[in-house]
Amino acid sequence: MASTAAKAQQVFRVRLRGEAILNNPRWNKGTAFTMEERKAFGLTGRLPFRVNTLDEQCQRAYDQLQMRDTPIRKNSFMQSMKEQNRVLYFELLRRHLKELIPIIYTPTEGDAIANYSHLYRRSEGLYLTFPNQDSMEEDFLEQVKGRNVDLIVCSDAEAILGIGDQGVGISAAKSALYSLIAGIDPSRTLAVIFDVGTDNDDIRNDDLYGWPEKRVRGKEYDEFIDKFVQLVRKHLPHSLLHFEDFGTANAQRLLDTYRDHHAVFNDDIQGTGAVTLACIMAAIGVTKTKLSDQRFVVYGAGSAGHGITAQIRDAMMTMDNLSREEANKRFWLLDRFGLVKESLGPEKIREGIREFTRPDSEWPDAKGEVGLLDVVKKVKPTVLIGCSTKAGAFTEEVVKEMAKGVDRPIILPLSNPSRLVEVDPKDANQWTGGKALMATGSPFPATKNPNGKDYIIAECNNALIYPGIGFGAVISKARKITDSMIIAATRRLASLAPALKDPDDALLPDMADAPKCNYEVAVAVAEQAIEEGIAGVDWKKEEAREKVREKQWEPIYGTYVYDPEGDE
Ligand SMILES: NC(=O)C1=CN([C@@H]2O[C@H](COP(=O)(O)OP(=O)(O)OC[C@H]3O[C@@H](n4cnc5c(N)ncnc54)[C@H](O)[C@@H]3O)[C@@H](O)[C@H]2O)C=CC1
Ligand SMILES: CC(=O)C(=O)O
Ligand SMILES: [Mg+2]
Repeated sequence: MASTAAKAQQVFRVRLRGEAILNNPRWNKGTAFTMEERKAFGLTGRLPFRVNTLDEQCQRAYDQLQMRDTPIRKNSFMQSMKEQNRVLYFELLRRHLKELIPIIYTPTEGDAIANYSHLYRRSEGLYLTFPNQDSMEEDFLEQVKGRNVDLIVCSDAEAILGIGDQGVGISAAKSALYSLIAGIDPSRTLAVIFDVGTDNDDIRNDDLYGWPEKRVRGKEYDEFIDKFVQLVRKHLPHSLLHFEDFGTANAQRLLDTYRDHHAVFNDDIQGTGAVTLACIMAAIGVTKTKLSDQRFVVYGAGSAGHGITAQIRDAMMTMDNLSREEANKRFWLLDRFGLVKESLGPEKIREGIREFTRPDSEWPDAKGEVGLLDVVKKVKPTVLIGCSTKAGAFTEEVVKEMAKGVDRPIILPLSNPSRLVEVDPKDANQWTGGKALMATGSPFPATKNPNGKDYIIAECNNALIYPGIGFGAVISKARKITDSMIIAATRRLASLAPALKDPDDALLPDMADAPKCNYEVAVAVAEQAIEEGIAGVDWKKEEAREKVREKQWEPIYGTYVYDPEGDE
């Protein structure tokens, strides 16, 4: 088994020399190149004399990071480090995980993406622009030929981290989390940016912005994406293709189109559905109720809202033996037009969520749209979930009304970034006299319960589960990602919830424990893939634990030997 110590003994044969190796983030060690390596790679005249350990480099980099006084400056600093020295970047993150995830991911990454064209320094990943599609295969092969790529993260940036259409962004950040949290080798990943225009006028009219056209839609859009997916299927048939932050109109459709033909995964739908179900399983462990006892009000019926609803509904069917129709009746979805009910008509209810439409007969007094407060009054939900990007939508009146109808209201305001949260958990805690069981999408500080104890706000973010789902699929060479693999992941994560040991504790494990949780998730997913017979490996389910550990990439330098025929 490849332990960390064994990985540190690895010898790499490298053919880059001098400036070329210093400028290559995969191979650059900076001042950590040993004297022997400096001689062999032509570096003695390029580096200060003292050879540093990775530990010393991390300390220096951390001190430099602290000189940056705002999250966005810290984000830029981290981005530069990623472009210079990959091992140092990931090791620094690993050491300060909880502090730095919000810098390289939500909420700060959202601001960085909104300023993409202004913060841009260096090429990263594969950039595919709509008008250049004739050279798509050539551009694709330029980056993947001769490489073993296990994971591709792609995005068209229409629904970025709660801040909507940003034209380009996110794939590289999501991909970095796979390496940081699950241990996918970053040199076996590819971040893909689809630049298919933007309907964000500010961005499109910015002189520094990429392809300044309105978003391509309809047949042309589908053909562009299909051209790409077919290239993946042809050249990287065993890879996992992760879709991130696509607009509501495309996300589910693309997932449905490709899920039986390749290992594809939509994080906003499936990852968010899985982590939220795990959170709810922990919460009902505290309230000692069943999933099918709950009444769910889901506010914001886009990719996340739909994914969460479908995931919980499926779980009710398998765990509590409900029929699909019976399970669907436990949900009240609200979107821009209020409650999703019959009289809204098909043009206001997207196809995917139609099966959750409430009958008008249930609302005999409603004149027009039915708002959240009215729904809460009538339905008396036990669970209220927010994925609307509507800051403050869970008002004091709504939260207090909910608390009247249930002893321990489960309130999950999941919208990112922090400023768009449907309710600040501190307020919800106060309005419910400390009774609410809560989790949010971005990190929030603990709040004080009336008994003086801290209540830790769990971070119900798909980063607690998607890296493990993806790694489990990659490690088992799964041909597709099935619903049962996602349920296996959910159950494993839920089993690790602190609230199951102490009902006053957090509903989900701390982000600092994300690597441990995702390790467990990856094992569960690989085991399930093998059990279902869709894995492409010859080892047994019982070996999954060891195999996942063995294949995990760790930020360690290893020893380099100069070889003109070597790796790079
Ligand atoms: N915690 C987590 O892991 C995740 C959180 N999210 C967050 O959830 C939010 C939604 O994300 P997606 O579903 O991907 O976006 P989306 O754009 O697909 O969905 C948003 C939905 O909210 C609806 N909406 C907008 N304003 C509304 C209002 N005033 N009242 C009711 N509904 C309204 C929209 O019509 C749309 O259907 C974002 O803030 C995102 O960052 C998304 C994925 C994961
Ligand atoms: C976390 C995430 O995937 C989102 O906010 O879109
Ligand atoms: Mg997302």
